[in-house]
Amino acid sequence: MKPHTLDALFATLEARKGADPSESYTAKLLADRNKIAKKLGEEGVEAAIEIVRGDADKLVSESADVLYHLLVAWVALGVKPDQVWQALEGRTGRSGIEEKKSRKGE
Ligand SMILES: N=c1c2ncn([C@@H]3O[C@H](COP(=O)(O)OP(=O)(O)OP(=O)(O)O)[C@@H](O)[C@H]3O)c2ncn1[C@@H]1O[C@H](COP(=O)(O)O)[C@@H](O)[C@H]1O
Repeated sequence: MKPHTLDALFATLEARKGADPSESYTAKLLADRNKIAKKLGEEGVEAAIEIVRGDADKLVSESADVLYHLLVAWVALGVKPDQVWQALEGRTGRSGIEEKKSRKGE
């Protein structure tokens, strides 16, 4: 089966560990966790701006930036995509409103 786009991207990014930072933007980010956090925050804000503007095309591009930087963060901290997929699957069928009520003991 063809790997999901995000799984394939993750494999590419993981292979960049130890690459030359002058040749790989991913390797440059992996050398500095603070930089990953900063870029992910910036890209999230840029996506939020396009949501407010209502520009779906730009949101597509900003979403790709957010996902790329999030996956770099997973590589940096040793998180595997399957862990996130499982966390999402564990929430399947449970409404966010119901989940929030159970956390607040309502
Ligand atoms: N999907 C991406 C991707 N999305 C965004 N970016 C980079 O993320 C950066 C986004 O930051 P900005 O737009 O703020 O650009 P900037 O101001 O130049 O960035 P900074 O100087 O602040 O670091 C740009 O340099 C983009 O090129 C990406 N870089 C790489 N990938 C993927 O990762 C693979 C490996 O990339 P390398 O590690 O560079 O070989 C590539 O083949 C792609 O598939």
